[in-house]
Amino acid sequence: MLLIKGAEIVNPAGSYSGKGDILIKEGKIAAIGPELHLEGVPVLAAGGLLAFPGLIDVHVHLREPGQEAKETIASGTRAAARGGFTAVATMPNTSPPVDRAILVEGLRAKAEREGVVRVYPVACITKEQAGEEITEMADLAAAGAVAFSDDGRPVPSAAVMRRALEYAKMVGRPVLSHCEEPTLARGGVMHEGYWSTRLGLKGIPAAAEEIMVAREIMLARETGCPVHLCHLSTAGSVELLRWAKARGIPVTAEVTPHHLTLTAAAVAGYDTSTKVNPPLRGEEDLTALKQALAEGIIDIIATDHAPHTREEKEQEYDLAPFGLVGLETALALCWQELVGKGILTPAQLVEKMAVNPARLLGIEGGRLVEGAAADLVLFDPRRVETVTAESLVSKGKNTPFLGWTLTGWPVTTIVGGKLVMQERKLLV
Ligand SMILES: NC(=O)N[C@@H](CC(=O)O)C(=O)O
Ligand SMILES: [Zn+2]
Ligand SMILES: [Zn+2]
Repeated sequence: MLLIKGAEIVNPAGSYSGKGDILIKEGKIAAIGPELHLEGVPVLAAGGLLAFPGLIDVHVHLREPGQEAKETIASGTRAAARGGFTAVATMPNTSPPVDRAILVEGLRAKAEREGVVRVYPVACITKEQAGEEITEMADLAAAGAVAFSDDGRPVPSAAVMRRALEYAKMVGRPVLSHCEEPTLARGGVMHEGYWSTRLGLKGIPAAAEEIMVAREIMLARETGCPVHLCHLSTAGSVELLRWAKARGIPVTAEVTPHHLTLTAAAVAGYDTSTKVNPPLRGEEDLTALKQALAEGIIDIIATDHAPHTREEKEQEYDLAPFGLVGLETALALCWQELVGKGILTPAQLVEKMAVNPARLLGIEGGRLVEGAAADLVLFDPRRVETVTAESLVSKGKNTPFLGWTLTGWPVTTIVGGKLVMQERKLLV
């Protein structure tokens, strides 16, 4: 038993919000309300802290199986816990890719043993992510896949994607689409625009994303299958999404903290941790993405946590792999840059990072209510910390936010009633 006392509870989809207490018993929330009086129960004093339902990241690369030098279930879920996440969905672009039921089962078993937070596997849309043959979606869903994605690459053929959506709809799982038109993106390493010209790097135009966003919207409309658009990065994508939602087409979308806070100008020092897919875009894109979040056109903030080894990232900009780590900085960044700047309210931030993610994946969580699993995070809005490579527990140190001093950090993470992080320190 544990009684969390005096927190400001931010719980837009739950039963109680406001200053109050939360009683945890046998891994579940036993009571939540303005003031709970109990004798002999250990108390966690949370005055001055905010309590959120545990954050859920719908887009994480844990790199197992096969790429354990980049990250493991153990290291990646520890990073998640330290970032205030109590659940993550893990992408299937591993080696081998998660395209068979046995691999989903293996992942779940390993996560059960070694994971610090809940792990929900996403399985491939196509076998070996080759874009040709659709996976055995019914078997994968039965084994526990919560969604399908070929993330890391697009599904180039519209005909294959259309059939995939028909099957996914039958098995009742969403498809998470990495929107990238391959012939336009080929060879590009950053956003196509002023900075790519100035730095002499090959660009990836905004249209590479937008063409595929438009395609997925049309296919969602035709098949009725829910399509979720990963890591949106351009103002044009936002316009298309706005158009689709106005028509009731079943599409949702996510944006990453880095696409909300950095532009292509960050590439100027050739720091390869700024090399990410989709690339960091322009100022107008950031403005449109933030506006869309505030309006509810973009539903979710997801990290796209993509760890790589130091050796892989310490190459010429052209050769380094795409991706950056985000689990440990996402909440602090979003708090400072979105809530702190009046773009989102704390309740809206919780919607984007917990409520809507649970809804998308059809999983428990995202709300603090009696009887629900006790997955929650305590957040200190006044805590100031500087991001350093040494402070990160992820194996990946590839983040462009090294050296940033941020205000507002998660201080305690509880998964199923168990304290996994306290005072910024992992307990497991
Ligand atoms: N985002 C990235 O730049 N990289 C991701 C793949 C992806 O999310 O498309 C990775 O797996 O490294
Ligand atoms: Zn992707
Ligand atoms: Zn990804």
